[in-house]
Amino acid sequence: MTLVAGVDSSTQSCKVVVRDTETGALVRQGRAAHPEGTEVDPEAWWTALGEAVARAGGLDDVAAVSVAAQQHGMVCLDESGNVVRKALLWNDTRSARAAVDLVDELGGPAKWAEAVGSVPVASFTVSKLRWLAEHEPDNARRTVSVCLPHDWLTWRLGGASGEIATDRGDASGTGYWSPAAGEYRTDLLQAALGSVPGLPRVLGPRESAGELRARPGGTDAAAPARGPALLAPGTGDNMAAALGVGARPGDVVVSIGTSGTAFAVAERPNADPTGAVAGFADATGRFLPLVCTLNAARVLDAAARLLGVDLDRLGELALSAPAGAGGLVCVPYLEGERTPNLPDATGSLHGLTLATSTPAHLARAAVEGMLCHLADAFDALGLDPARVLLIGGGARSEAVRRIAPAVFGRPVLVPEPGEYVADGAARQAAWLLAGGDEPPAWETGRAGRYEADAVPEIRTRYAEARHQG
Ligand SMILES: Nc1ncnc2c1ncn2[C@@H]1O[C@H](COP(=O)(O)OP(=O)(O)O)[C@@H](O)[C@H]1O
Ligand SMILES: O=C(CO)[C@@H](O)[C@H](O)COP(=O)(O)O
Repeated sequence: MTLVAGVDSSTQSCKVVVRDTETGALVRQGRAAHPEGTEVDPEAWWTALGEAVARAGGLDDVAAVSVAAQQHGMVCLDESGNVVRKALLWNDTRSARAAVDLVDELGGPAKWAEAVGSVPVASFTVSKLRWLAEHEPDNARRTVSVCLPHDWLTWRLGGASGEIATDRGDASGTGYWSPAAGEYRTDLLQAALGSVPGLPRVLGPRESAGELRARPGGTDAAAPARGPALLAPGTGDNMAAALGVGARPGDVVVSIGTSGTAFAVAERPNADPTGAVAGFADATGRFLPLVCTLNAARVLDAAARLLGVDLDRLGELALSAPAGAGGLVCVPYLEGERTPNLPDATGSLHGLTLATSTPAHLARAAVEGMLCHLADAFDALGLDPARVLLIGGGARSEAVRRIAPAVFGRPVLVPEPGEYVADGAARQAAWLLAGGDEPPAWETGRAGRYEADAVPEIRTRYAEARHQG
């Protein structure tokens, strides 16, 4: 049996799956937590990867490894290859002003959409680099190369020597690589940072990033008898999720992780001048229009904490309250927001009365508010998909699964709980070994279908509350 490993180095944790190349069957897996916060020393990702790999039984018997990771994070390296400062993550909003300035300087959002398929907000790497130039000029001067979390981890796995590589999917989240042209826009990088540092080479969907030379968190890998494992190009976590869940044109995937995302596989690049839809590339040579929110599964974590219950109990409470929570509405902008672009927003509760001041109503309002927010993201894509697939940690909640179709006004499919980002990375690694025009056809497991009568008042009341601020 030939094995491959897929990694998901996401915001809250690192997950590793080891799968059989032929069938895709799960052989073993492991995970480890990441530190809290919106700026993180990349070394912490390396340590967590080491722990997750150890829990997944190591990498000595795998033939290829692929790393998928949270998108956009700014990793700046000095001339010795050391990180210049902690990485600023996708959900760090300090670069919001820098994004506004960049948009103005180029002549407005439509110019950015035309140039790179997306309009920068605080999340994009290009905005973070402008922030760095303005607020930490010494660090900006010491920066000789810039890369993303998955690029950096793959480079470390390759022994931290030689060139850094990325892929189309992750490059498309920088704000200085054009998915339509397949080229860096170094003019935009120059305008943001005041210089053009070294950039990762952009690999094709099944082009190798080198060989596994280092064991994360520990000593150099002992070369197995048959030679070192290959490193796949890796990609951003949403692109890997699309691969892992087997998304095809005609599907919309809604992911409820730290971020909320709604995305679709497309044959052509897109350029939304409103900035709501980011025009990303995917991991197969296609495109991945995507809407991202800053607030998703952690809205449930926050509600559970407020109520002093665990997530299972939160779900039970939510299901025990009436649809619409008796008029109690939660607008869940707990970390500011990205779509809509309100980086300084805070969350709010509307419609509190004596009758709605119960744990059940509050739990229901949190679930419904999070789902309304995701339904707005789904609508922004402007698609009428044949299938809506719900994935991510939040989709493990029975309450979320059962309330989602009432809010979305259509049935949703929930694939078996799993690590779809890490699975997608593993599938990319298997593709690297197998060759061919398309990734290997792995069974993706059965999906549960959830249906409910639409309750349009939930979204009507949410829209009213959202506009009240
Ligand atoms: N049974 C559950 N019910 C509700 N939420 C859950 C459950 N299990 C996990 N989660 C949520 O999943 C989130 C993590 O999702 P995940 O997709 O792993 O995030 P990320 O990949 O961004 O790190 C946590 O914030 C947690 O609230
Ligand atoms: O910024 C985006 C997409 O543009 C986020 O989706 C990040 O890629 C983080 O993902 P998770 O850790 O929530 O999976």
